[in-house]
Amino acid sequence: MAERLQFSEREALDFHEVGRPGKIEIIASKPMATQRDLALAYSPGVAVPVKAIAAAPDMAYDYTAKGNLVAVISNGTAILGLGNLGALASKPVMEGKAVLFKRFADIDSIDLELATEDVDRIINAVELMEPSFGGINLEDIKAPECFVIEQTLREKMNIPVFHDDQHGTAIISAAALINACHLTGRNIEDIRIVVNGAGAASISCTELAKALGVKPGNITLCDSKGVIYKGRTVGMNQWKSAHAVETMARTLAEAIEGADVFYGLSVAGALTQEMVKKMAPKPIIFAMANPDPEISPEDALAAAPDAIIATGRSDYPNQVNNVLGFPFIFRGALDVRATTINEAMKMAAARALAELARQQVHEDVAAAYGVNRQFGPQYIIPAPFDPRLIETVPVAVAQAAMETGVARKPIKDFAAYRESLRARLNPTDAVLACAYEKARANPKRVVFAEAEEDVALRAAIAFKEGGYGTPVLVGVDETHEMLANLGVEDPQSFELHNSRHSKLVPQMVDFLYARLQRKGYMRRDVERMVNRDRNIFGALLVALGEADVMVTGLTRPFRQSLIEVMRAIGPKDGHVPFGIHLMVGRNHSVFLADTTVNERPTASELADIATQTAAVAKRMGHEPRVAFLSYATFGNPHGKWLDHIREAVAELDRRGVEFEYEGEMAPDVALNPAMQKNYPFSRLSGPANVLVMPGLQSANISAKLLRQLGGERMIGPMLINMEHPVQIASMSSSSNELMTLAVLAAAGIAV
Ligand SMILES: NC(=O)C1=CN([C@@H]2O[C@H](COP(=O)(O)OP(=O)(O)OC[C@H]3O[C@@H](n4cnc5c(N)ncnc54)[C@H](OP(=O)(O)O)[C@@H]3O)[C@@H](O)[C@H]2O)C=CC1
Ligand SMILES: CC(=O)C(=O)O
Ligand SMILES: [Mg+2]
Repeated sequence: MAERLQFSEREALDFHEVGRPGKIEIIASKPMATQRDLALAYSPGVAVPVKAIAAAPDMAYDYTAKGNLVAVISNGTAILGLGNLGALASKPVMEGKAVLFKRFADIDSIDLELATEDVDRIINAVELMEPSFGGINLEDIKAPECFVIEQTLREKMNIPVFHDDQHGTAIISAAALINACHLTGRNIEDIRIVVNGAGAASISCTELAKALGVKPGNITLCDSKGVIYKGRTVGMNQWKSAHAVETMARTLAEAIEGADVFYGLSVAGALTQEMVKKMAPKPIIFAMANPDPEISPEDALAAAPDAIIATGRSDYPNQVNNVLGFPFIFRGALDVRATTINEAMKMAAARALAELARQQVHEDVAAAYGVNRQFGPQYIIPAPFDPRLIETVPVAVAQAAMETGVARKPIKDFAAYRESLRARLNPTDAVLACAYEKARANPKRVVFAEAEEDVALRAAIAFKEGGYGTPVLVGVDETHEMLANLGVEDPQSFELHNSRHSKLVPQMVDFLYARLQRKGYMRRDVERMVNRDRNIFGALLVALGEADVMVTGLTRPFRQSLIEVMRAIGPKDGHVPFGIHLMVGRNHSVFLADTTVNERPTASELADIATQTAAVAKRMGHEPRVAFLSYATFGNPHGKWLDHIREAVAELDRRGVEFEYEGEMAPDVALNPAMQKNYPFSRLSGPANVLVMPGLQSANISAKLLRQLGGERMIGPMLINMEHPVQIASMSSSSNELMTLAVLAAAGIAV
């Protein structure tokens, strides 16, 4: 099991506070720059869609954001497993749900916290919002009130109303149950389940399990008062009564005896190891309480090593969490303008999820996204970052909506729909997320060469706490004290190297002298370098196998750091080192190279840069389309600077590479499909995503201009083709940027 993801409370607060407080903002999707824009967007232009919608209400889906807008609504009465902490305190969770809608399914969403526990007032408030939204996601409203609220709203409203804690959880747990039964050779009809909790999530999970085929008499529910048995009168309601069973068991400890499955939808720590030991062989344990499960996987597996265990958390295998459902279920429902999310749609989502986990992961997808887990006890359910979710679950949901007659706008061409779903997400984000997972699964030793810099120390702390690997600090005697000042409780646990005291110095000097003695350096020059230069010292740690990766760059200009590093670590055999800046846009990414190293690359170097950048793009989930950029397009205007570019294209022709490439061309031709139509002979099948620049001047200027002006996210520069992974960040990097480079190198993506 990978090391657990850890962070301090301070980090969690900083995450929410730094920059713009909170996690969401609203941005305009239309230009708002000129008087004319304003006249169209607002008065008088806005009157035109107003009248159109008044005449034909469905036009609201065409002229407003309604069709892609979901309200996340809570009153904070059951915030995760934290209980009733009120509407205001629920806002971080609801903002979180809103950003998950965006992140995973490109659905715009806004959180609305209602400060009341009065069922009728909530119903009235939500009902009145129907014009604004394409769907309503109710969240963390406690049972039994949530049942009345959701049922009434479903009857009153003509858009999908979905209580996530009920149905989202039910769908995901059903998918996981199907697969866990499959793996343990159980028939769903025969299993016995104990559900701890009898609230929103539990009742709905129980109902869906029964719909899957579990016999009603084989499911026992427990709540805070114990087993829900026929005839019980204390703490009951009609939803609990509907699932009451004939049994002599009165406590969870009694009910769990011999059970095949445990569903925990209650509170942290409710399931003990003794109880696990009493379950059937190969028990299935879904401890779904958040943020802390009913039992930790470590404890559960210690009690029953053959158990299949899932939790609601992302830092253990098998995350059974409704995040896997609500974004994709709403995506499908919105896309067919469904009036509701019905049982068939929920079942379709559950089956699609279960099936996806059983599918062989394609080699390319596995390499790009790190989803190389094979169906088995540690992988019974897809991970939320699996890029196939967006093209699988919404399709199943939309199809079910159409088959059951609740789709107001049926999909005509499912192949085109799948394609449009794929295009909603930028694969880079999924790859980045998976790079972090990969790094955690195979933790590396990473040198942070500037460990007297706050930014480097913060990056190293986050790297360690995230479980991405072991930071190896090159610093000064005060470094441990600086870590303590940054809130680290056990600074001595950080490995610190200081050349003044390091036993490795003689070995380093020998190694470096052997490299440099015929390059004009005497032994005493080398001794000085090792003793005084943290980049050389850090690079030597990697060169001598004391660490796997190095990051630096905060304190010296790129070129200087590169020269220092390259004294100890050379380029990969037969290759030139070079730099890539990655621009991550909303739905696309563009790789720019060489932005840092080679001033006037030769034709063969350009060909190499193109090939290696295409490989990085592929590792990051993109089918590379390489454009060799110039001021000219296919010989127009002609000029003497074009020859080496043309020769690079010819070189790739000779090499017979397997990616698309073309050139020379201007950036507008490379990126704009309309311009590309003027060159029907071009071998690019669409806009380029790898831009190979003709020289360092244009490359570096473009990258830095884009970084300063672009508004897009920039990653890099990434240093490629070094003998050992080294990353030289830009001097203005944040700790997060430095850590991203460390992770990309550690995960074998930026190498
Ligand atoms: N992994 C996931 O995707 C999801 C997980 N959950 C988790 O499920 C839990 C419940 O959420 P939700 O259903 O929305 O909340 P509710 O408030 O609707 O229900 C909570 C239920 O837990 C029961 N309970 C409380 N303490 C205990 C205990 N010690 N032993 C047994 N039962 C107990 C309550 O009993 P009583 O009725 O007697 O008060 C109640 O039935 C939370 O931890 C939440 O994080 C929820 C949704 C999704
Ligand atoms: C995941 C979730 O919705 C909950 O724990 O309440
Ligand atoms: Mg919830």
